[in-house]
Amino acid sequence: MRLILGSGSPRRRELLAQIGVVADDIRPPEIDETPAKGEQPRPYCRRMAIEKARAVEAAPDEIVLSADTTVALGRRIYGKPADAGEAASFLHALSGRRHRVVTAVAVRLGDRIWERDVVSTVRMKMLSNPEVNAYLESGDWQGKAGGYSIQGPAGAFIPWISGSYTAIVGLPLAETAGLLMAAGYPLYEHAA
Ligand SMILES: Cc1cn([C@H]2C[C@H](O)[C@@H](COP(=O)(O)OP(=O)(O)OP(=O)(O)O)O2)c(=O)[nH]c1=O
Repeated sequence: MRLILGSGSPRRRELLAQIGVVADDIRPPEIDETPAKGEQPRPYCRRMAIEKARAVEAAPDEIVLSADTTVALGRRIYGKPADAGEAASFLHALSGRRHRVVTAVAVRLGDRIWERDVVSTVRMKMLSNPEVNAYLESGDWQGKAGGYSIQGPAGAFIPWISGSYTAIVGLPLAETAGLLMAAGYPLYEHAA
């Protein structure tokens, strides 16, 4: 049984490697990530993960794994910032507050889809202008939901989380392992 990683995110590839899973192929999905009018963060994130899994071409016996990570401040959805200016405005909005990070995972085999989503809470300390500017200069914000990554230099801005660290980075490993096994992927069978 072949596994297709329907994600171009290097974080997701590394997180899978952490549980010994190496995809047979990587096929990054191309979808429109614009939220619908009035769409709430969690349903939006779920919809994105499922649309990504469906957008990836795969044979009937290939398992596709896709995911989406969305930062939510109240009802507001913060995706990947378009430029440094947008990253700066996200960071100023998140500064000194708690926000949620939603990660949804979708596993597809043919027409069948298994989905799980995980909501974590992240507290970001009050950020000074020098902190924001140094972080923007690092370039680490690029391609990251909410304009930061906990596993990068912005880890120094996060004194507290509640939830799943691996979900915040981009792929909740406990839920992902469960989904892969549900779809028939032989995750631990070699050890049986
Ligand atoms: C909040 C946060 C997000 N991120 C990253 C994970 C995701 O790669 C990215 C959110 O964008 P996504 O749209 O979820 O994923 P992607 O565009 O990187 O990859 P693909 O759609 O091909 O799977 O933000 C971190 O790496 N660390 C963090 O702390």
